[in-house]
Amino acid sequence: MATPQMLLPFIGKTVVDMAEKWVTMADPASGEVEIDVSEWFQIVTEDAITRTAFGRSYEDGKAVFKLQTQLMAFASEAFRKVFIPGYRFLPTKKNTSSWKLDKEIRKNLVTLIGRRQEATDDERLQGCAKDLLGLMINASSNGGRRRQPVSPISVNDIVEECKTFFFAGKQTTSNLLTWTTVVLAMHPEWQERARQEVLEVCGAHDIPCREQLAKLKTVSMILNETLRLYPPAVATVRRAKSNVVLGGYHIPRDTELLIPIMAVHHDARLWGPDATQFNPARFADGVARAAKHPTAFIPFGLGARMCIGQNLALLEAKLTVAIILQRFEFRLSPKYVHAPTVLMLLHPQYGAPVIFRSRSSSQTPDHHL
Ligand code: HEM
Repeated sequence: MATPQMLLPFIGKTVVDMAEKWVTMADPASGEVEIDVSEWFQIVTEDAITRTAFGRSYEDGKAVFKLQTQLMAFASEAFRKVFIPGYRFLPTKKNTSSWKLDKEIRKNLVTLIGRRQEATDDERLQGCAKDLLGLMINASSNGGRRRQPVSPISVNDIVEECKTFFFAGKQTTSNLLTWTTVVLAMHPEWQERARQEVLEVCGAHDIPCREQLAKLKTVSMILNETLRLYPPAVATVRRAKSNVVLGGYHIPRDTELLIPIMAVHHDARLWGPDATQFNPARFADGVARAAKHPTAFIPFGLGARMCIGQNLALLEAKLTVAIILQRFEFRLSPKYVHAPTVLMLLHPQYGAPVIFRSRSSSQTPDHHL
């Protein structure tokens, strides 16, 4: 399968292309450009998740995910409105458009799956499928051949999994990147510390490789502290499988429990009196020692249903942050208003305008010699 490491050069290229576009957009007099990073980072994360899910059918996958972006826009609009039971079944203009989009996504995916199913035997001869879609198609036809029969995945399941991956993988990671850029713009001392680390380990120009990314300890600490203060998923849910006593409370079987990730991350009893402050140094001795309880840090959930995209998300975020630090110095735009708000995920309510200055434009020619 295409592992996160294998995707690195592709993701790196997408980030470098984005950075180069920012440079061309800069004001020639000041050398600066204002970018709403919350919009731009979605290009990077959409590309990464499309490659993971569709790999060799990248172009077809891109078309499907474009439709899904439109569908998500409808969903987040509905999320902002007052919930009226049954409203989603009414044939309003927006609902009708959503249903149409959903149908089109399904149709495109079913066609793509059909085409890939025909090619699956060749793929098996060459090794195994190189992307998530290939793995699912294999699982849908391999089930009966195993000694322990498992129920094969249906085409419908594959369609739903593709949709889940897109939602779970795109916005979450772009939110992490957005908040990381915002906090680094707010804390120039940490921005500079991280940049020095990146320049020392990866140099000033090349796309960092996996081994180099593994050495970026300060960048990891910053990403963790950002995930602590601004966890993209503010909560997760569990259903009690049996009657249980939790923290002195009797929880009857089948009760749904909300795990308030954000509240746990901001709890001064766990994190100390500076719980609401940005202090990446608390992660200097690793995640398990950052708080008074080893599992107080849960941006990706915990247990059997923990996020399966954690490694991909962190690698993608590290790579993107490293490439940006190599190329730019940045600060918050005066237009930025700090207003984290929950719209399914934790967003900056008024966007995240950040002013970037290319480092090569601020260096004297001597630096290049
Ligand atoms: C910074 C980025 C991300 C964050 C903060 C995040 C967070 C989470 C959280 C909190 C959960 C629920 C875990 C639980 O209830 O214990 C989850 C589940 C999940 N995530 Fe992520 N995620 C991120 C990126 C990704 C990516 C890149 C992918 C896809 C490659 C992905 C795919 C999934 C899937 C499929 C699940 C459901 C797992 C299951 O139910 O077994 N996530 N994620």
